Amino acid sequence: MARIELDLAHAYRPNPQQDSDYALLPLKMTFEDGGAYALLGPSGCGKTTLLNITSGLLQPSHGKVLFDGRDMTRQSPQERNIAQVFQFPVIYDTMTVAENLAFPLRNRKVPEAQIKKRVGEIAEMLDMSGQLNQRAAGLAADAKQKISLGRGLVRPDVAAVLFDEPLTVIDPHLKWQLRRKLKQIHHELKLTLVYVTHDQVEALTFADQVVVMTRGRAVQVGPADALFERPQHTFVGHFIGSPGMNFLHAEVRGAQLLLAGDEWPLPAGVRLPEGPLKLGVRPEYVEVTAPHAPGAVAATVRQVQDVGTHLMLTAELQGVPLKARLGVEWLTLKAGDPVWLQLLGPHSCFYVNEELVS
Ligand SMILES: Nc1ncnc2c1ncn2[C@@H]1O[C@H](COP(=O)(O)OP(=O)(O)OP(=O)(O)O)[C@@H](O)[C@H]1O
Repeated sequence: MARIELDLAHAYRPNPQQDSDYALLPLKMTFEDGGAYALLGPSGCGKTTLLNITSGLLQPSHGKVLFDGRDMTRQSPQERNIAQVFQFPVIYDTMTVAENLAFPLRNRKVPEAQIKKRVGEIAEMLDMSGQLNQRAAGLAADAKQKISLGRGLVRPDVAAVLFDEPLTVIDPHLKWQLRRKLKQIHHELKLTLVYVTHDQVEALTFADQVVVMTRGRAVQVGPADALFERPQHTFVGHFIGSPGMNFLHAEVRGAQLLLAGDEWPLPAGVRLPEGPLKLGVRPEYVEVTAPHAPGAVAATVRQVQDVGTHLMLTAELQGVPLKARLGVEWLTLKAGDPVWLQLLGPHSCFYVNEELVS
């Protein structure tokens, strides 16, 4: 296992001049030894570029990659001792499941008794013990991908295992099981794992630390609760959550907050710079209150969706749509009704230039 430090930027084109010339803007990041990380973000944000730089498939145009303090920037994946799992199965069809799983160990001349033991453990973790002697050729796509996962995890001495959207070919039901399984395997094997995905549920279930990326920038690295409670950037608020955070324009004047045509004293303990900013509030923390309650704003109901366990209210406040997750007792609300919403509270987040300031 290794502690991997990245201090780099990457442009695919020569002589980058402006931010948009970079696939990765300057970033400093550490994958701690034994940690489980997810690189999460929309298509084109730089996840695969970052993963390939970590593995050694790609060399950064600027900066360094250190493994346990040693400069590995110019080393290949083999020299870095990295295992990789890709989107599609990389296995030998003519071999059995056991032979496929054993392959990375045989390559490294691990003694047969140890190989047998490790292959048995990995097969058990992946629920493949009953298929060990079957030929890979006859297996379904998701079973083949499980073998690929197993081959990635089988060597205990790798610096890290890197996954690039490994559950793409897996059917949705099994996907859920495999995500939990990978998390469990991580706890048992304590390998350093880095996992690329554009699916927030996948990232949040699998990883201890999620790196949220947009347009070549890593805008926040943190555990699921921090990404939910204190998004450091409006992109994180918007991207994490279903639906994402609500944002409203507001302004600070002295100790007052101007919001939706009203003025409120700033919440206790909150210090904000004078001038325009954005208030961020999760739908989970918006409450319906009595008319004219302190801090409440008047909005109009646009839609109430019954989603079984709760209601999803879409309201409109001065032309801006607002989402609120409400209890089923609010099913009486109808499109066009006036509604008073409490937006300010301990969960309020404030943003200047898209960055969290309080
Ligand atoms: N070999 C390449 N040459 C030039 N530009 C590239 C190359 N590979 C990626 N890019 C560009 O770099 C940016 C980041 O791409 P990257 O593949 O790292 O993003 P991603 O987040 O992994 O996206 P996806 O989820 O679609 O794979 C994109 O603008 C992409 O077009």
